[in-house]
Amino acid sequence: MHVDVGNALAVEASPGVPEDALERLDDRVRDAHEHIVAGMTREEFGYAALNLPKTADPAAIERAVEPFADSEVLLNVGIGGSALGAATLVDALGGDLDAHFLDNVDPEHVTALLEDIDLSQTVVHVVSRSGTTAETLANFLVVRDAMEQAGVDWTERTFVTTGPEGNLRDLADEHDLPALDAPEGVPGRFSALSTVGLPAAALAGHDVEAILAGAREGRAALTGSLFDCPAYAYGATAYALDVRGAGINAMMPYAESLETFAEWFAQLWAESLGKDGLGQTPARALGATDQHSQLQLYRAGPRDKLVTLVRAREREDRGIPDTELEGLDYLAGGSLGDLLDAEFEATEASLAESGVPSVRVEIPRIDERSLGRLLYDFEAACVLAGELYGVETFTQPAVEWGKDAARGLLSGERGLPEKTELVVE
Ligand SMILES: O=P(O)(O)OC[C@H]1O[C@](O)(CO)[C@@H](O)[C@@H]1O
Repeated sequence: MHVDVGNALAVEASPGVPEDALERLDDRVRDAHEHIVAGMTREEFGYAALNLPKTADPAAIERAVEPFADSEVLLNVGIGGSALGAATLVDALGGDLDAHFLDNVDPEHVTALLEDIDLSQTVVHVVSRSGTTAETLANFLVVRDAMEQAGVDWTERTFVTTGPEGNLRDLADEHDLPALDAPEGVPGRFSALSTVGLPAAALAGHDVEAILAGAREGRAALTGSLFDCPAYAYGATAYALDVRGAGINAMMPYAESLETFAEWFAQLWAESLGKDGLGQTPARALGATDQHSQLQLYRAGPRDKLVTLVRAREREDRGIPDTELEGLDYLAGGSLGDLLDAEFEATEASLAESGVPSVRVEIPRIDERSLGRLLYDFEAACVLAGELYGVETFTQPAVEWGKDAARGLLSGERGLPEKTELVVE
């Protein structure tokens, strides 16, 4: 992927990063890179994610999905990193598979979905690294019941990806379900390029090996300097802007098929960096659509934002027909792609003209290799940013309080745990 930070420099933007500051920051990037490589070498928790291009086993994934290759529908039951990597790949790469990502417990949505799909033609992939996530297990129990009601043998149409212990592992063992192992030492939000995110892509007919080849390119590009490593350039610049006041990062891909990528980025960035009072808030946006929505705030609102503009350099195009409509001759004879590119560049210029920092990220096209590289590079950018912030990049303790309290509310046990008492109050 190509990263251009020119419009984030202090000569262009405020907040902006002075070039001499970027030079000094590169010394810290080099030290951080050494720490990252040491963590990767030791397969340390979290850093192991950056080894996935080497440790992921495409053949095992292909074998696991082969029995379900005739399925018309995929129901991926998982939440957070157990959904978003797979959804990003499938939404970006398309294909004939009717893929649904059940990653919430909205009863109306679940009921409508289960009534809409043919469960006899559906493969269910239940994904949970811990194997205990309430939303995932609740949804699985509902899906299993719906399959039984429909006279479908759920054990014939379900496979799981999970860790070594937990309810999901027990279920797989009890019913002899095909089970893939969640990658050891890899937090969910970093597991797109593994048995967590890749089965959905394989079921959709995409080339898992090509996705991993792109990720391997990203691994090879991890030099020790932000000046020749796109991932580090992005992670270091986003960090440098945050500490100078750009506390919000609007991820704005100019492709409908990358909208879910912005959602995946939001979890990766927020759950990894949001610690100890630090962290940059990801905002999900979409170009060109949000030029008619959030751009007003980005350009004329508080000077607290970085806008990350992402596009593919090549794409299929579609011509705009000639028109008799007055004043639209600037469109006639052109194409929707021309218009999208013009809007991308005009938005970038508009932000620069107003001094709002932006970073341009370009990938060659939206295919397996480019997606594998994009996901890997943003994971590496996030790991680097975590080193620069000095936070625990790979944990997410702040999400546990609410989980415990919710369980307490539901269990209704007397003498509710203190947290639940607080919720009840
Ligand atoms: O894969 P699991 O263990 O079900 O976790 C799902 C998601 O929940 C979290 O653990 C947060 O609660 C995320 O980090 C993770 O991606």
